[in-house]
Amino acid sequence: MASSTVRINLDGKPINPLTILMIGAGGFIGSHLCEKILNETPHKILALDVYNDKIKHLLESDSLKWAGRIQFYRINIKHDSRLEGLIKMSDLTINLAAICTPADYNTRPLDTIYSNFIDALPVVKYCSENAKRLIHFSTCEVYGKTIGSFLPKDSPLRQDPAYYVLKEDTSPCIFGSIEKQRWSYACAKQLIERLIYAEGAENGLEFTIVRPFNWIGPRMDFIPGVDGPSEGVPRVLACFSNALLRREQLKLVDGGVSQRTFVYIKDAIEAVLLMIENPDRANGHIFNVGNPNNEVTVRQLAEMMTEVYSKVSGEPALEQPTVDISSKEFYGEGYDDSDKRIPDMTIINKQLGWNPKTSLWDLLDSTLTYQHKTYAEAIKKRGLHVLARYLVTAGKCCINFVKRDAGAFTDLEPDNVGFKIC
Ligand SMILES: NC(=O)c1ccc[n+]([C@@H]2O[C@H](COP(=O)([O-])OP(=O)(O)OC[C@H]3O[C@@H](n4cnc5c(N)ncnc54)[C@H](O)[C@@H]3O)[C@@H](O)[C@H]2O)c1
Ligand SMILES: O=c1ccn([C@@H]2O[C@H](COP(=O)(O)OP(=O)(O)O[C@H]3OC[C@](O)(CO)[C@H]3O)[C@@H](O)[C@H]2O)c(=O)[nH]1
Repeated sequence: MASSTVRINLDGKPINPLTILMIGAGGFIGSHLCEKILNETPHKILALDVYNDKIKHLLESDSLKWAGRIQFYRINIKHDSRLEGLIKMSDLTINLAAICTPADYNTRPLDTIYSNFIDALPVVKYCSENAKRLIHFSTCEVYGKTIGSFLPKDSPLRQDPAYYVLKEDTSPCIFGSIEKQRWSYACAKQLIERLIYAEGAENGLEFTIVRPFNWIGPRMDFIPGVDGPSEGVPRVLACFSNALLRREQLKLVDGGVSQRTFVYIKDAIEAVLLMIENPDRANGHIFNVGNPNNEVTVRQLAEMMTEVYSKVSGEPALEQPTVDISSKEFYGEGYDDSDKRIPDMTIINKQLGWNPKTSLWDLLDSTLTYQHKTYAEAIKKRGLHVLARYLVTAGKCCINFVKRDAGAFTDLEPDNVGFKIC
């Protein structure tokens, strides 16, 4: 519940109610950020996105306690004249909009570059020209590969943090060759960071740049064939969740040797709220937001998710829960990878006093509980439905489709049909 008492920031200053334009509010991070702002602050949100499925629960009824503090605008910032007016109406713009799933970077490089650089240009321009504050979401991927990854495999220097800890104000950005179009995203994100930084240096734009280090949790991406395209390839959490839900093997790209640190979405949005409400401490800064204590290889992540899902679902794991697959087969030509992503936490600790709290096991427990509750039934029904169709077309048996409602047989969606084998 939004508090009615005057809230104060880290410097003891009163936090005045803000109007926040959130571009990309309908996404994974945006939906959690909207929830937190509406539940814990008096701020108003102008939620801008092409989709609103993940925030529908915040928009539905005027009876909601935050009614009137969130308005949704179905806008594509690629071409909408309303954008500048909305920026002018707001005290702060947060830009989350992006194509940010690696399966797109090497297969849709032009869309990826446009989305992460070209389409962000007017947002930066309007904020700068109208002296409006900007919080822009970049990515940990701007660091690319670690320096240590270029050392000989047996070099002891690979164990030296100087060769792998990623620090906002000193670490270089190291990408693969141009043919490795995976890096189209990271390079576009790097260039928009540089443009924002230059707008700050030359024109006084008040900006904060966020570099998320694999934030995960409920509502991340989609489950292919349920709430996303069957042929879609989401990020690893949803890929592995999909396999677990369907009792299929988890695919380990190039053996799952890459390493990642994962942070719980609920911890991460706490850091963003601190940035929103402490402009004197956040303006002009780039922040790593991650959890250096949650590092695993992708293989270890798969093993942990398998164990947690078995606990959550009550179903035994597969004999062989994982299978290796080449990146070429899984992602196609032009894929490349970050070897390791450990965030240096010095700057965010100093400026905002923020640290993540949730262990990887606990965040996977709450996330997979959500996934199982949300998707298991739907997937089971679709599975039976597909089986029924197969049996009927294969002439194996006749099946009486028992319609649950009076609709025509054309809408044989799993949710409204049961069947019995005669
Ligand atoms: N989730 C993470 O761990 C992570 C890690 C690194 C960087 N990021 C960055 O954080 C931001 C948000 O990521 P997310 O995980 O919430 O992704 P997401 O895909 O769930 O959300 C992005 C949202 O932006 C919207 N969008 C994209 N293009 C748009 C356009 N032209 N006009 C209007 N809306 C548009 C999409 O509809 C989507 O709802 C992105 O910029 C991403 O690069 C996220
Ligand atoms: O089925 C799968 C899917 C993926 N992998 C491997 O897991 C690693 C992580 O992949 P993913 O979560 O898709 O994305 P990345 O961490 O590589 O990059 C993202 O992080 C930040 C962001 O900017 C936005 O979220 C995005 O670029 C990776 O090694 C995959 O190959 C797998 O083995 N099996």
